[in-house]
Amino acid sequence: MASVFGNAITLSIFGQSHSPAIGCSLDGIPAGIPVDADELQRFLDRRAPGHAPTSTARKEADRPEFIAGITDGHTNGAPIAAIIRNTNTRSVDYAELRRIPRPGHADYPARIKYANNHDVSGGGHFSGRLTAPLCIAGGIALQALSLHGIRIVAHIASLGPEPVVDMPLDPMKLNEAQTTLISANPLPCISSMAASRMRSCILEAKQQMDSVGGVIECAAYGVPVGVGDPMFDGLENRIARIAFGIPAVKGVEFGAGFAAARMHGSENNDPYRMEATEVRPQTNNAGGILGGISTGAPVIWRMAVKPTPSIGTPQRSVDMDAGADADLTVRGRHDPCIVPRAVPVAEAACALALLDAMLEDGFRFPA
Ligand SMILES: Cc1cc2nc3c(=O)[nH]c(=O)nc-3n(C[C@H](O)[C@H](O)[C@H](O)COP(=O)(O)O)c2cc1C
Ligand SMILES: C=C(O[C@@H]1CC(C(=O)O)=C[C@@H](OP(=O)(O)O)[C@H]1O)C(=O)O
Repeated sequence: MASVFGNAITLSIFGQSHSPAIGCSLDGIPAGIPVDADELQRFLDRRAPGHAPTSTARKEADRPEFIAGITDGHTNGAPIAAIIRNTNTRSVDYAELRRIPRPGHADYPARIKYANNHDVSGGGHFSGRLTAPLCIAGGIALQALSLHGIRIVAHIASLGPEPVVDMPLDPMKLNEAQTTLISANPLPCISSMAASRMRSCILEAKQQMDSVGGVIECAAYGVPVGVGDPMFDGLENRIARIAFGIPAVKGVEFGAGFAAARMHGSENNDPYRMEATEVRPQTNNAGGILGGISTGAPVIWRMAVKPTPSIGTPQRSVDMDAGADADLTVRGRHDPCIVPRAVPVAEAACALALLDAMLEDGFRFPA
């Protein structure tokens, strides 16, 4: 297994859900970028497990320990390395799953690919827990991008059967009122009414030993025009590559996305106008990206997160040792819904993809 991302940066994520620690190394980050440890911790806290009834009961502090790359509150130019210790593991819950794979989790293909040598406990290296080190790297990337005035915001656009909230993130400019609304809700959603329905929907699924999925919308504001490349290293490619690295993400779309396929060109094209001396797209169906390159409009994208595979309802599976059908009731602690904790993970993924592209394009950090 190799879990590596980036062209100008190299992010490598290591560890398993129940190994002594998980962590990341992050190479290619320039020297002199201030890293505010308190801000980074607040960011990690938004993802950390065990702090809400809508989350898994596994409680982890998710405090990063920096081993290298940061001195006196700034990057020192050396590769960054950090770990988070796993403190609340309960591997007994997983004993049966090596034999009887969970439908929807990676147990079955992993057993075949790694000839049954893989770590099953807590989902091993496939676990959503590995998004904690992704958030360490992403948290540093967010702080680096802020030096160029870039702000990244995500929220829950829909959850389970809850329709898409009728107030999407502002596609044209950072809207501080919206970011306040998002952070005011225990579930990060612009609409407080929708947030409370979403919460009930998760708790209802939890009570029924089931799970729900949803869609996260993410916007990067202040991205300058001209970042990215055509064809294979476009901004869309980079964001999609890292977003699909987030366990349970099954779809990614940009701007109008799949809805663009149902529009006429006259409707979908974003017209231009001069604003003072600047060219400005007047709408943003492109999600701020044309030809893989940023247009100067906000980069807007969404990711579809599937319902958590580990559910308490009995499911049909097979006993791999006996070669026979078997029924499975998954035990242990699981998120009844992954979506709320994946919101900061979307922001982290977006920040890393943007930082990678900007460094490759010669943008200087610090600005
Ligand atoms: C933050 C986060 C938390 C997750 N929590 C769980 C969980 O508690 N139980 C579970 O079965 N899957 C959980 N997952 C999803 C699985 O790790 C994922 O579905 C599995 O590795 C298979 O990968 P795939 O769905 O991308 O194909 C979580 C994912 C994320 C991002
Ligand atoms: C611990 C986290 O999520 C875990 C993700 C996960 C999975 O299969 O993805 C399975 C569960 O692990 P455990 O059985 O050890 O409680 C979750 O708790 C985390 O995100 O930090």
